[in-house]
Parts: sequence; C-alpha cells; structure tokens
Amino acid sequence: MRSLDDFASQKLAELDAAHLRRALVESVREDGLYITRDGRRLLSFSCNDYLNLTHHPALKAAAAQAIELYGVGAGASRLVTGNHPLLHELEARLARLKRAEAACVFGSGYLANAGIIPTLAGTQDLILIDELAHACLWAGAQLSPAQTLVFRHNDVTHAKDLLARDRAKFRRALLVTDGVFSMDGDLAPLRELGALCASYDAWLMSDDAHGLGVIGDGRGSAFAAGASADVPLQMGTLSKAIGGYGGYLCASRPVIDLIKTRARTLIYSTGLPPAMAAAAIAALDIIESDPALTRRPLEKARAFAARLGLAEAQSPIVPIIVGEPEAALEASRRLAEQGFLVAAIRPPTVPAGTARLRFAFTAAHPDEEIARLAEAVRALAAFKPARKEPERCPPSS
Ligand SMILES: Cc1ncc(COP(=O)(O)O)c(C=O)c1O
Repeated sequence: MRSLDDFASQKLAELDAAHLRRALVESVREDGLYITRDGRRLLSFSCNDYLNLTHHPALKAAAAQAIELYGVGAGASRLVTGNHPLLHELEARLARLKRAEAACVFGSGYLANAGIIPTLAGTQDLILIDELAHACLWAGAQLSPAQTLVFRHNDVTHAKDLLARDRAKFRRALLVTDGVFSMDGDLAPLRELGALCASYDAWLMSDDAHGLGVIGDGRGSAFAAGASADVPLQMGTLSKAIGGYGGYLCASRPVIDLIKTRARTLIYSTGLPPAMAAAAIAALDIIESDPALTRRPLEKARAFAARLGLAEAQSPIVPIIVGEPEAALEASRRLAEQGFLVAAIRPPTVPAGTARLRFAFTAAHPDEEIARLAEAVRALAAFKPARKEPERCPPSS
C-alpha cells in the first residue's frame, strides 16, 4: 500500500540520517568465542554467552537427546499440552539455585517480564522503575494499568522519596530493576532496595538476565559479594550464561501458582521446547559444580578495565561511552579491522548522547587477546571516556 510504504521509507530515511538505523548482519557463531560475518572471522566481545555454554558438548548432547525423544517444539501452550516434565525439573533446579520456594519457566525473558508485571500490578497500584531498566521491564510496566514512576538510576534515596510521597495513595507497589544493568554493567543496590521495599510494603523484582551464572557464585546478583538480598521476585533468562533460550521467575509458591494461572504470556504462548529445558538443566549442573568457572568472566572484565584505567568492573559487562552514534560505529569498525567484534550500542537502547562500545567478557576469552583488545581500544580516537548524564526517559522504538 502506497501510504504504508511511504511511511516506512520516511522513517528509515530519518533513522539513516541520524545513524540510528539498525541492520541484521548474518553471523555464524562457531564455538562460543569466534564469529564469522561478512566473510571475516572475529573474536566476539558482544555475545552474552558468558560461560561459553552455547556450544558446550554436555548441553548439545542434552538438547539433541531431548529432540530425539520428544521432538523439536512444545506443540502448545503449557496450559494445554506443552507442559513437559523437563520444565518442572528445570523449575525445581532454578528455585534451588535461587533459594526460592518455586519457579515458573516462560518462553523467553522478554515474555516473562511482559507477563509477570501486569499480573502483579493493576489499577490502583504503583510501579517504580529504574530509569535505565531493560526495555522488557518497561514493556511489562506499559502493559499494566498501574501508575508508573521512574527513579533515578540506582538512586535508593530517590526511590524512597517517591515511596514516602506516594505509597499511601496506592493499594500495592512493585519496584522493578535490573540486577545487572545490561548496557552499563553495574549492579543494582539490591540489599538497600530490599530493605526499602520491606519498610514500605513494596514488592522488589529484579531482572537478573546478566547475573545468573556469573555473579554470586552463579546464583545471581541477589547473592553478590557473599551476602543475600531480600528479593521476593527474581526473574531471569536462560539465553545468556545458561547458553540456551527461555525465561523464568523464582518466587514463593503462592506467587508462582498465581503466575501460572494468570500471566498472559505464559497462557497464550507456546511452551518452551523440551530440548531447551534439557540444555538448561545441563548448564545448571555445570554452574553448580564449578564455581571457579562462574567467577572467570568477571575476572576477565576486571583485567581489561584495569589495563585501561577504567573503574573496577562489577560484572562481565564493561561499557566505554563515546557519545554520538557515528563515533561508536566508527570505533566498532576500527576494532573489527583488528579482528574484534565489539558492538556499537546506540539510542534508543541507551539514552541519547551515550552511544557506547559494550564489551562482554566470557570465561574462555584468552588473556593475550584481552591485552591486545585493550591496546586497540587505547589507540582509538574515541577513547576519551567522558560520561554524559543520561536522559531520563523510557526507551522507545
Ligand atoms: C536485562 C535483560 N532482561 C531481559 C532480556 C530478555 O531476555 P530474552 O533474550 O530471554 O528474551 C534481556 C536480553 O535479551 C536483558 O538484557
């Protein structure tokens, strides 16, 4: 249709002009470290495969065996016929790792957040959200009729001020935050937020997509630095350190029972394929039996940050903010010339003026390559990291 095509073409032209058009590049991951794209083999610092488990023989064997026995797809929603026993085994394993009573597995992390938040917060309720929370936490909040208030990034005092001012006007309150911020690599102050929420009868939910398997001996960011925070809603994904696909929530038994009967993205979406559950169980076996492995990505990130004189890394993610999208793209291109894949992250994924290189370290990155990468980064014109104050607005498309 003419008007539809005109609309799309004009939008694309605007994005091109601002260097904000995204492109899907064909990428073949060979082994959990190297990627072939555009005919070039690059060492990737852009995968969230923190423990290199996507290609681990034990996970492949578990998934292959489950496909052989149970087929490729789940066939229907979990509420109909897609509720394979492997999903229950995986839920028990996740709950044990997270020291929760129960768990619910979703089709993906995005689906989990889009289902959990509107199930728990409705009209007359309040959602508090960190300004830098992941897009799918925002999506969950946008799907709820609750009033949403934004608190400044990791600012417990600001969250407290908002609760002190407004908590009494609402029936229930839900505070949502990333556990590890995916584009900044910093950790949420979960212990302080847990105490704050307890004192205002607010429910704390953390999205630990980037914490599971790599922080707190693999238990996640609620267990960082050897202590545990009071986080009654621990959400996460199976697509990063776990090496597969799927999402989950760990919580008390009544909360999980409610989610399983009410969350729309669980009910009206096909169940996670049994092979993904089998692979995730194999990944949890590795994580639980090898705490040294879970510590390695953070050690690598810290070694890289130390070489460049950056602040100590708190997670395997290290950002270098360069400012404008064009500069980030150019820096990424320069690193690719030297054999490194480091994605340029641009608005709206990050606030305007804070386009960046995002480095994600994995357990198997060779130390000498990390040293070579640090030298390549030091040589970049863009490497004058000046942090600009982020804009305070939700991500949009
Ligand atoms: C913080 C965070 N939450 C949720 C998700 C979504 O998880 P999934 O890829 O399983 O949909 C991601 C990334 O993809 C993420 O970075």
